[in-house]
Amino acid sequence: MSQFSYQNGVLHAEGVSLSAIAEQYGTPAYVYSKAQLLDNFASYADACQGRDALVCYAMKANSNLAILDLLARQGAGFDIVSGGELLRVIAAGGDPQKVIFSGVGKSMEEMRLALEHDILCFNVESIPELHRLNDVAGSMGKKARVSLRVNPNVDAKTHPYIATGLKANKFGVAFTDALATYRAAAQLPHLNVAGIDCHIGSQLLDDAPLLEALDKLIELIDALGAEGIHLHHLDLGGGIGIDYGDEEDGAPVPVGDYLGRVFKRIDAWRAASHGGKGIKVIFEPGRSIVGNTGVLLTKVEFIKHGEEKNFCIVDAAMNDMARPALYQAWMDMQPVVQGDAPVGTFDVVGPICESGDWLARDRALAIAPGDLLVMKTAGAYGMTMASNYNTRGRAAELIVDGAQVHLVRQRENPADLFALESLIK
Ligand SMILES: Cc1ncc(COP(=O)(O)O)c(C=O)c1O
Ligand SMILES: N[C@@H](CCCC[NH3+])C(=O)O
Repeated sequence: MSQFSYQNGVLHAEGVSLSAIAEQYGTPAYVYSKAQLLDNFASYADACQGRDALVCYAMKANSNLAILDLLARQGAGFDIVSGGELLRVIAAGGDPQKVIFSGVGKSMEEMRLALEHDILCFNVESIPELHRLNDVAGSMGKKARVSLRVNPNVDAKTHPYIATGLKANKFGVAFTDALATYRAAAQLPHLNVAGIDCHIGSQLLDDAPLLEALDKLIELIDALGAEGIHLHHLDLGGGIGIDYGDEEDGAPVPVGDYLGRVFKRIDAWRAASHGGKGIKVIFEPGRSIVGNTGVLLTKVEFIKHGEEKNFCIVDAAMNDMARPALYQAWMDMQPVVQGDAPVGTFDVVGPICESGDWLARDRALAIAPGDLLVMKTAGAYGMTMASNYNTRGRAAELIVDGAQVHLVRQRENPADLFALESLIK
């Protein structure tokens, strides 16, 4: 059940009306529901009950410290992609020993930082990266735990910009090179070969490609075992999609069903061949943990009737939410106060000087200047991809918990945006 619902005609986050939030904190603002976040995490945690499994939340989806803290308290680990994200985990009280480090371009400084904090594992994506990590670990007198991100060449059937498991993508080690790369890694003195991972793409509605990737990883784990290379974990990445309300997309697979099928396959593998004995299973979900946890609250500034189109100009823009501009993503827009019949069909656009600055197109809406709108299902890849384009301060972030509202990130002030700049003397 969604924690965002109309009560007496006004959209609420849990027990608080979004009109009241806009009045007190202004717009644009990201508003998250704590109960929704905990529910989403529980759907993973419950399916992992009694299993040797770890859910490493992919914090690139939403890295607000308060969100990380809430998840850490539920036992989450974290999938990070930069040294900055590791510092966020630490600042939020997360456990670095439950952190896995993904990404194709880790710097030496980032490797050092992660080794100092003794993270669980580096998801290595290339041979040069293996050598760099071996050197850095050696210079610190340490051994780095590594997992190879294998590119299983599986079609995730998602938007080309968010598919990551095909031969043409920059990610991972080619499936056909994986064994040789493992052999090379096993020879490096400052590495400890610990796992295998893949991440084939994001916003997958069907889990069939993920299960196909799992089969390919199992095949590799068996081949490695036959050579005496035994792994500690198998990491299937993230990727489970969510319902954005776009009817053309259809419904995503429920998390519990997907995890159930993963564990069933792993059990069958163990029963048949004793393969993967004692192997831990790791997931790296991002969107499915935070996507439906948040909305972007915005105010209508003007209605403009153009020659071909009507525009609803709002105070949020592509700098606040880049998904439509970047992926032509369909995001649901709803009025905060339920109105009568729509007054027209509008493109919802922001104040930025780009034709690509749109949030929604061709929507039938009942709106007038001064009204509030929300972009629904905006909790993932919203604030984390926000920018300061046009010297716009990023939106405030709030978490609603029952009847309470917590401001978890203040609205940026324009002076903050140029505070690090200086004039030439
Ligand atoms: C390596 C890695 N793991 C996990 C994720 C999280 O993916 P999602 O938000 O689709 O669950 C991503 C982003 O797609 C990723 O690049
Ligand atoms: N940022 C993307 C997904 C990419 C995930 C990162 N690997 C989105 O908004 O859908």
